[in-house]
Amino acid sequence: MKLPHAEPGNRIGLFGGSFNPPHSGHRLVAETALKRLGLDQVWWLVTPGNPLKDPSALAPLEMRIHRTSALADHPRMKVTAHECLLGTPYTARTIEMLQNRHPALRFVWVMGADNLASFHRWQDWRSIVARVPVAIVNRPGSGFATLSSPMAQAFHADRLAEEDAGLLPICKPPAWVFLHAPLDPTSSTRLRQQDTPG
Ligand SMILES: Nc1ncnc2c1ncn2[C@@H]1O[C@H](COP(=O)(O)OP(=O)(O)OP(=O)(O)O)[C@@H](O)[C@H]1O
Ligand SMILES: O=C(O)c1ccc[n+]([C@@H]2O[C@H](COP(=O)([O-])O)[C@@H](O)[C@H]2O)c1
Repeated sequence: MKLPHAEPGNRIGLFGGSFNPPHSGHRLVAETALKRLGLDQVWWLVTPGNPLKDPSALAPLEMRIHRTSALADHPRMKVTAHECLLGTPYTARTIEMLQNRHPALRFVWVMGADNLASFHRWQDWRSIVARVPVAIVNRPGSGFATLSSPMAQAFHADRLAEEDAGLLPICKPPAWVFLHAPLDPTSSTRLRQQDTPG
């Protein structure tokens, strides 16, 4: 593990999501990353549309940003429309552009464990792991199986022990960690179903 010098104040977690709608599980992931990785900030990236999801049930971006801002009301969390402004729904492109714009910042990609299972279907997924450290937070129903996923297997040697999570933001990629936090069963799908009359 190569550990370059870390500037204080420059460790940023990037937490992308549909947030359709946002819920307590999202807040738990953001708080877990903030604390356990020793981040200075978490930027929530409200996607214009997950490229792998059916867009028909997606609420307008403005509404999702508004609701997410209420949930993420915290001095070290920022809710952004960066991907819409940058003109891409692809995480690899977003990270590349943010790194070009903010060369002094150290970004970490943050996601829930269900996304680890399908990560190898994302555009240029290996380049994401090559560019930024990745933190994965557990989720009910996404346990040990995700650790046999193509991403976990391909980068098996680059996984940090959970007790070293605080070092992740200053690790040279590839590097990733799997964080165990209290499990929250909430999902946007279930909340949308509860909202649907009949
Ligand atoms: N309950 C949860 N526990 C841990 N991680 C979660 C939880 N809910 C969502 N996440 C993570 O938060 C990010 C954004 O998730 P997303 O907005 O897709 O919510 P979702 O509940 O999975 O939505 P949907 O049910 O519509 O697929 C993803 O990285 C996802 O893995
Ligand atoms: O880049 C991709 O190909 C890609 C494919 C699937 C999901 N993502 C991103 O993963 C994040 C989580 O998406 P979601 O819908 O599970 O909340 C969000 O930022 C998406 O844009 C990105």
